[in-house]
Amino acid sequence: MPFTSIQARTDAVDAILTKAPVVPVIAIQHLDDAIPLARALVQGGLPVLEITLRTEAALPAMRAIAEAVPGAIVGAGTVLNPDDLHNVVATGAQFAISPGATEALYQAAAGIDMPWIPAIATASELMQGLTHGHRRFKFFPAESAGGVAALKSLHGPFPQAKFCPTGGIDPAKAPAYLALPNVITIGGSWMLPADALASRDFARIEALARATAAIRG
Ligand SMILES: O=C(O)C(=O)C[C@H](O)[C@H](O)COP(=O)(O)O
Repeated sequence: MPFTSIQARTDAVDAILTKAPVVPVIAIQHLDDAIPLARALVQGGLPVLEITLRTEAALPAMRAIAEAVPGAIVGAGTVLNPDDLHNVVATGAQFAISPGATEALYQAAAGIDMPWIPAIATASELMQGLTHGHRRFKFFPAESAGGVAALKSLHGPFPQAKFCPTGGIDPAKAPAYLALPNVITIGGSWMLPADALASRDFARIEALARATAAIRG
C-alpha cells in the first residue's frame, strides 16, 4: 500500500538515511564483487548502500547482497524512470534514489510503499517535490550546484526539507555538509577507489569505510 501521509513517507526515508553519515555510491562492474564489497562496507560501518543502475550487474547484485550480507540496507541509485523504479521494487531493494526527478517518477512513486528519494538542484525543483508530498531529497550535483552555501540558502525558505548531498564530495568537504541542520547524510564514492576495486582489495575498502563512518559534522 502506498504511503498514507507525508509524515509516513518522511519517516520511512529517515529510518534509512539516518543509519550512517555517508552513503557509498557503488557501480558494480562484476557480480562476483557484490558480496565481498558490501561486506567490507557494512563491516566498516557504512550499512546503507546505493547500487547504481548504471551497470548490468546492479539488479542481481542487489538481490545477492540482500540475501548474503546481514545488516546491509540495499538501495538502487540512478533510477531514471518508472520502469527502473518498478524493477527496483521487484528486486526487493529497500529504497531507491534518483539523480533528479520527473513528473512520471513522482506519479510512479505515489503508487508504491518503497521509499524513493528524488533529487533537486534548485529552489523550483524543490518546490515541485514539496508539492508532491516529499520532504527528503538528494541534492545533486552537490558541489557544482552550490554546495554548502546553496544548502544554507535553501534552509531559510524550506526548513521542512532535508537532504542527502551527493556529487563531488570528498572526506575534506564532508564535515561542512554534515554540520548543516538540513543534511541527514551525504553520498559519495571516494571510499571505492578504482584501483582497489580492480585489485579486489576489500580490506582497503573496509579501512576506507571505517574512516568514512567516523566523519562527523
Ligand atoms: O548515479 C547517480 O544516480 C548519481 O546521482 C551520481 C552519483 O551520485 C555520483 O556519481 C556520486 O558522486 P561522486 O562522489 O562525485 O562520485
